[in-house]
Amino acid sequence: MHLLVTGANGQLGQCLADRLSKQNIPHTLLSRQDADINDTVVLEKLVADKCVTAIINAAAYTAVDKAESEPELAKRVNEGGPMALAKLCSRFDIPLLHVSTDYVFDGNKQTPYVETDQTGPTGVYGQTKLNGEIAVQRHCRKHIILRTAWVFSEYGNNFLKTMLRLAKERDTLGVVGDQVGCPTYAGDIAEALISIAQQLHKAEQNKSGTKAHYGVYHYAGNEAVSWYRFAEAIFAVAQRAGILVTIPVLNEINTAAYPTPAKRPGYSVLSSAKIEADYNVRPSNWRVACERLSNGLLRKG
Ligand SMILES: NC(=O)C1=CN([C@@H]2O[C@H](COP(=O)(O)OP(=O)(O)OC[C@H]3O[C@@H](n4cnc5c(N)ncnc54)[C@H](OP(=O)(O)O)[C@@H]3O)[C@@H](O)[C@H]2O)C=CC1
Ligand SMILES: Cc1cn([C@H]2C[C@H](O)[C@@H](COP(=O)(O)OP(=O)(O)O[C@H]3O[C@@H](C)C(=O)[C@@H](O)[C@H]3O)O2)c(=O)[nH]c1=O
Repeated sequence: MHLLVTGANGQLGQCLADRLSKQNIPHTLLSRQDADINDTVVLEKLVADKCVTAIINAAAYTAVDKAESEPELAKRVNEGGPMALAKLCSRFDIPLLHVSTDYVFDGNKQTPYVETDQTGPTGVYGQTKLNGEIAVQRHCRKHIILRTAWVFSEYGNNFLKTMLRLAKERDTLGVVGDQVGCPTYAGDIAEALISIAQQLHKAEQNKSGTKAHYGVYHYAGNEAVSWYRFAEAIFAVAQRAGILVTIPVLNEINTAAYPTPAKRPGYSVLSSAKIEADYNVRPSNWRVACERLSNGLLRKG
């Protein structure tokens, strides 16, 4: 097995890199500086030279609000990139594990979204991610599209790190309470992807008892909360761990009181039941991950 990971400098990419190294799984990491995911010549040579057995695409344009004013760039990365990778994987007959988002949904449901639910993005980011999914489905039969949500980690930019930074700068914070979703630790997503890649590899080699299931999967946190409740949990854990001495007064506000260029879904809770059934992968326990980060990796930062 040899995995090619794109988006290696992103938060998911770095969590993948940590775990692949730790588990001694042969892999090649590709950051934007190494190659653009649209650069098929470079990618094709790499896949051939390294005998890559699957690609994990963790590269994306993830600036939700900025995407509203940069739709062409978002489209190039989130649609063009996955399409190029899907065609490449198809040519080499290897699986593509592509990561997508809860923002492909409109948020009008009131029970957890399953994989067959109607999509309906509310902004440019979600629309380009949905178009990326469609391109992957169209051009590569051996695909896993893993939709995840509200990703946080010790790396990069994410809501947890924003809250910890703002807590040091402000006495009062307003956070929206009418958008509900499932926080997901990037390290858990990385482990889920690696496990799926391993199971697919075994199935490809016809090892008994392992079946290759391709298609769309949801993978997210085990407990749904609003951003407000997520912030509350982050502050509580950070204070217990001694990262924050004082915490700001946290006010629950509604979406109208926090205007943003992109409209976000009001409810984007994902059901992780299908991935658990097909791949025996448990949803992310985000509270435990917050605790571990606060007591370990975030102390360094
Ligand atoms: N963050 C979140 O809350 C969520 C993320 N997701 C999805 O999870 C996946 C991983 O997200 P996350 O790790 O948070 O994202 P990040 O923004 O942290 O990382 C994305 C990486 O992609 C790289 N990249 C951007 N454009 C290109 C390009 N044209 N060619 C090659 N690399 C490129 C970026 O490079 P550079 O570092 O140089 O900018 C960056 O390192 C994405 O598919 C995202 O849509 C889904 C749900 C929630
Ligand atoms: C910083 C801040 C944000 N908010 C709100 C704005 C928004 O509605 C919500 C989340 O804000 P952020 O901009 O950090 O998160 P956002 O960029 O919307 O996060 C999304 O990223 C993409 C990549 C995804 O795929 C999604 O799953 C999701 O994780 O919190 C407040 O209410 N108060 C604040 O002080």
